[in-house]
Amino acid sequence: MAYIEFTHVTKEYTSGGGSVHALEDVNFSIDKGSLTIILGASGAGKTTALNILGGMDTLTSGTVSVDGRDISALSRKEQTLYRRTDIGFVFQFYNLVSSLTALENVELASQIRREHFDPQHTLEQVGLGHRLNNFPSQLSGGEQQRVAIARAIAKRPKLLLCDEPTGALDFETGKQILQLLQDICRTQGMTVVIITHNTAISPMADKVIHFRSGQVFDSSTNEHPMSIADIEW
Ligand SMILES: Nc1ncnc2c1ncn2[C@@H]1O[C@H](COP(=O)(O)OP(=O)(O)OP(=O)(O)O)[C@@H](O)[C@H]1O
Repeated sequence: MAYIEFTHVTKEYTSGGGSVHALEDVNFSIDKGSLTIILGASGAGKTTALNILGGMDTLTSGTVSVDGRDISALSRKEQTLYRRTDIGFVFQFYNLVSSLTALENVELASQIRREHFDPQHTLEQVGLGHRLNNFPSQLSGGEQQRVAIARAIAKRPKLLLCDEPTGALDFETGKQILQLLQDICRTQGMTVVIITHNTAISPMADKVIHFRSGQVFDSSTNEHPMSIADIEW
């Protein structure tokens, strides 16, 4: 059994008297310690799949298993615990607490788990050892995203889920963030999933899953993933 398995997953939203099939019979698997890129046009179902994987949303039918555990069958309380301990999220717009310093933002998240990484060391790892006491407003977009990544990984999650992590960044800064995510995957053996619109970065992934209209349209693996530094777009 793969580390992550989506099996016949369907998600239907009902609102305003109508219904939308955000996901329809979605099947895919992801290996432990791999980097996966999820591609697809707007509305294809990428965020819905990531939110289900992260315990932020429920599914209508099918099963989702992570590390041998059926997360689609969790109670609300178990789902909250799963989200807190097993999942690190990185969003497009960082979502840092503006009144806390970089270090305090990471400390806040790391307190969730006893077996967390040292917050200061984690910030040093993402290249921000010299900005520990700065507030988010004193940091560039790329630096804020580094804090957000440090915050997400400091609690040692099983999965690092990233929804358009470079969407608000310029080309060079975006490349540095992608390099950081690839390094985290390789050096810490963390399972990383990245949603993006940018098909050009596909060669950096171990696996590429392409969504279209709520379904997996294509799924492929790279035998030799490229370093982000060698990819041009
Ligand atoms: N809470 C909701 N209620 C109703 N419909 C929803 C809800 N969330 C998502 N949808 C619909 O489900 C479909 C898939 O949305 P989703 O956000 O997963 O797409 P996406 O591929 O992530 O798009 P984008 O790249 O624009 O973020 C869309 O048609 C969307 O309108």
